[in-house]
Amino acid sequence: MALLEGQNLTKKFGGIVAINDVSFSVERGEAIGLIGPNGAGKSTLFRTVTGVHEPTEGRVFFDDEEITGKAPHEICHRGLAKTHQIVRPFESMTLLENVAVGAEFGGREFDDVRERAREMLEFVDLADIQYSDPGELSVGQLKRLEIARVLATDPEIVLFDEVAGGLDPEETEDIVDLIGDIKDEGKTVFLIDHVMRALMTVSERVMVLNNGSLIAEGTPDEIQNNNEVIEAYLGEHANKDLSNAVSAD
Ligand SMILES: Nc1ncnc2c1ncn2[C@@H]1O[C@H](COP(=O)(O)OP(=O)(O)OP(=O)(O)O)[C@@H](O)[C@H]1O
Repeated sequence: MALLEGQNLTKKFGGIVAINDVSFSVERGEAIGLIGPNGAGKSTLFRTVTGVHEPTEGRVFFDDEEITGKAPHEICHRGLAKTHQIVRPFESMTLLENVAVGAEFGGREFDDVRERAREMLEFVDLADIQYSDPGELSVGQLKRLEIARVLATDPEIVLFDEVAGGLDPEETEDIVDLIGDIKDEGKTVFLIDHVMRALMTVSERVMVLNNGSLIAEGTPDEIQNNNEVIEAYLGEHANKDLSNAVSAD
């Protein structure tokens, strides 16, 4: 059975149908990307899976158990964690303390939470500044701090919500490498990103949402040549086709 599965998920906000009868599955060890024009429902799908929103209809399964309607901390405790699009570290704490909070929050048992936090900072290449404050970090470093906080919870699957957003090309390349390392460690990776080059590099399979519905699924190559996907992006990018959008990022 899939590690993560959504069955016929619908989420409505009043009259807005943010996601509409979406079914998907993510296999253990897979790297899967989720794309779609602005407002397509990507973040809502992630929030529905991680317990921030309860679905209006449908069910979510993780590791053979139903998690529909469970609280976010309980879902995180089970091994499903998500990075935040906007990184908000605790400003009055050092990087080490911030990541230690992640380790505590995950609810897993560690002999030494600070040691666990230190290892995660090493993994994201921030160990040499572990006693700095988050206020001193660049955007790229902040994203890596967020990844360390999430990894400290010891997840089986990591959902990355626009982790490459706002990064320069060098920082983007570093994040792509880091996500590759996370996958090599045996984690399952599920990511949303508008930075197409990063997403297409990392993902083995890509799903496409448009107006709340899943319109395509396939390899990065198949998706970049899928007419329905190109049309969905034409609506957003006026004169650009998807491959231009890819190279523009
Ligand atoms: N909490 C909410 N309350 C009301 N409407 C919402 C809420 N969250 C999302 N929506 C609406 O649901 C739709 C899907 O939004 P969502 O943020 O999931 O799209 P997205 O694909 O992540 O977009 P983007 O790429 O711009 O982040 C939009 O119409 C949005 O305005």
